[in-house]
Amino acid sequence: MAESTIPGAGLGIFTGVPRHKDEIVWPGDVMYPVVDLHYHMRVWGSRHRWLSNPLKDYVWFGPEMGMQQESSYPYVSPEYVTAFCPGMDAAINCNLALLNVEKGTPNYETAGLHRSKDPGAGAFTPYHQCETIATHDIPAGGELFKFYGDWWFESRPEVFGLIPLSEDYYVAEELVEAYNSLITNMRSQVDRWNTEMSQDLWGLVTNHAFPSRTLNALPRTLNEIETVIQNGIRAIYQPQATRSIQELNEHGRCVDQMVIRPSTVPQAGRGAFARRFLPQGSVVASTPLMFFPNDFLMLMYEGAWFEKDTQPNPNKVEHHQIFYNYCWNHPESSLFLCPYGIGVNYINHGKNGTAANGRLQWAKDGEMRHRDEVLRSNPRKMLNIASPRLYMDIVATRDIQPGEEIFFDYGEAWQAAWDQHVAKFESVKHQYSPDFQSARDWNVENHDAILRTEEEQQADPYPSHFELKCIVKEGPPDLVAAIWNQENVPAKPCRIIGRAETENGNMLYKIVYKDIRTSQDEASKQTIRSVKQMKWSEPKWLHRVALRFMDRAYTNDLWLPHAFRHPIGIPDDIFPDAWRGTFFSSQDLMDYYEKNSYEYDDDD
Ligand SMILES: C[S@@+](CC[C@H](N)C(=O)[O-])C[C@H]1O[C@@H](n2cnc3c(N)ncnc32)[C@H](O)[C@@H]1O
Repeated sequence: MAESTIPGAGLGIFTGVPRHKDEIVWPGDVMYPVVDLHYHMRVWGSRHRWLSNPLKDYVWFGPEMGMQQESSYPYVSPEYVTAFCPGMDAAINCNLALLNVEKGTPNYETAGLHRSKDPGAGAFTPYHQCETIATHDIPAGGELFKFYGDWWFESRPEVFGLIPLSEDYYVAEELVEAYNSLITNMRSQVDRWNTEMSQDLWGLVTNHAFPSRTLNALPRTLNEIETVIQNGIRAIYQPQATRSIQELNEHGRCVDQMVIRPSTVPQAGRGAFARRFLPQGSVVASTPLMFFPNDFLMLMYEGAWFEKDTQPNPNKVEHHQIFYNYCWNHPESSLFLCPYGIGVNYINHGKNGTAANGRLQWAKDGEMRHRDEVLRSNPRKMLNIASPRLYMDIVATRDIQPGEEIFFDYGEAWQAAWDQHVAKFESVKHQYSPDFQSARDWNVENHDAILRTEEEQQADPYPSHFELKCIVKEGPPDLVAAIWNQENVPAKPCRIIGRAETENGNMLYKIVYKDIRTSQDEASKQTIRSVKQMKWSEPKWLHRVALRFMDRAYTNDLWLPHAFRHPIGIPDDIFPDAWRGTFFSSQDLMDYYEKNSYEYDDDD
């Protein structure tokens, strides 16, 4: 990680070794479902004025990350379930000329914990391992770039002006190819064709009177044209996006010191382990920090979570978003800092003096864009600053051997909260049957089991947390099966009203479904009311493979009422004195909210 090659883009990620197309560059960080943010944000303003999502630069449309079952209305506004991606994904910039990596979708995995016996169930995100994969060869020292979408640039004209969009580089490359064949042809026909004439001809193209994005993507000199002809248009931009290894070593941070595996700590889920020998005093991991005035984004209030037809109760916090467990704070202030360094969010708690082999330390002033000045200033000044330029290192407190798990101390308050949680769990665990099985797990074991019709279910119902979904698509079973593995599974709610066996022994199901739109674009056009009023379709026959159960919203381990939630403590000796005593009040947040909200109707 080092200063990006894009001016004004902050930090960026570089590769220290050459990467090849299709190589996995990083096996992936955690991902958090941010659920019903706008429902819970209603406590901060009117129902029809929504907070502009402060996480917006770091989130993806949740259903495309496999999170559609996290909200009751995943397809009403892309904001109802978003996938917040810290780590590599949050740190990679976008340079449309040199897109070279893309992200995969996360794995869903609960580390084998069961709600009837494990106090750690629901305490960490099940979504993780969201791979970063090279889409092109990348030279050593090259910055990584992924596609944010052309709209990201088009919607910020004051910052980016007429910068070329992804398509413009293809068109520019085609123009150069057309120009090259023209020149080759001319050379063969005109006796004394010379460089000046080539230059003039190219000038006719580039000195066009009307500015355009494509024009801005074109090479300027004959040398550059030659490079494009030989190696493609990326070759003329690559040098500006490459830093020397020496420069990266001197001014950047190595962020691949850790590998991710199941933790050695029972109940903790996954952990981060040393990839190589890490001597005492060296930087094990490091992270830029997002800044929030308090935990307002993480609070989930008592209310009609499922129906969303009444206002949440501002006086009763019922739960916390899972990313609360991954953010840092200090008892003498309401501030929250959320780390998004590579792998950092996997590091578990170990007490100082025993398990801890790392400690938190602010980066030096000027390093990694960190500014000491921020630590000395009043946090009120930072309210409207998205990126406050805070950077933290995790430094080895002793030699760490390859394969050892990395720990830092989350603080006494965290330890006390965890101990209390474990003790209390003994008195609540009897509420859960050891036979409880998520719909996800059930599907794996019962993928070809005969499903009961609605009539049969009256005598023998499925568990109440199961919700039947269908892929309503004509085509052979293989094609339908493949659709379940897509990023955005277009599954619709459905009911089984009949069943019949065909002559060749296949089982077909007669179903009705609700034709909810499932793409991001279409989702924003649906309202809760329109989805609620939607009629069931005419009956249709589907193969077994088109039907699956999903876990009903708010029934997976994350939403167990007692699931552990506690932020990580910032050590007292590094917490800035200037921040002590800063607590943002509701009124502060209402003011903040007024400045950062927009009109929106989700129900009309
Ligand atoms: C920052 S995350 C660490 C990564 C997490 N293990 C994962 O799999 O995503 C913090 C959460 O990990 C778990 N955890 C970390 N250290 C733990 C410990 N010593 N004992 C039990 N749980 C721990 C808790 O659920 C905690 O809320």
